[in-house]
Amino acid sequence: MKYEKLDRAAIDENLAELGGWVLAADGLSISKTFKFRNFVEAFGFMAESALAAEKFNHHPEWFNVYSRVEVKLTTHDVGGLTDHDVKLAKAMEKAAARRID
Ligand SMILES: C[C@H](O)[C@H](O)[C@H]1CNC2=NC(N)=NC(=O)C2=N1
Repeated sequence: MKYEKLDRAAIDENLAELGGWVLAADGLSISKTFKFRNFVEAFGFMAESALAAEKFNHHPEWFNVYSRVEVKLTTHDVGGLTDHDVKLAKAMEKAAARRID
């Protein structure tokens, strides 16, 4: 699998399209906190995201308590952001159709 680092313009473009994702101060990762109605919906989101992640061979760093899931995406292999992060972020947006915020 080939990873190509996104430049700053490409990152900004993708963030604008995605909505709600924040670029880290070091520019190496993007994050978003998803909120759901309850744990079952949060876990449903995680289950669907996990399947997408496995399919893309690209895995999130995430933290869950009850109805909240904090997600951080980066491509460790290149030390920065790539199309893979954007692809997984898009899949997560689809999986999060039931979020509250
Ligand atoms: C060898 C393996 O394909 C790599 O380590 C993959 C696996 N999943 C990954 N997931 C994420 N988020 N970033 C990576 O750089 C990454 N690399």
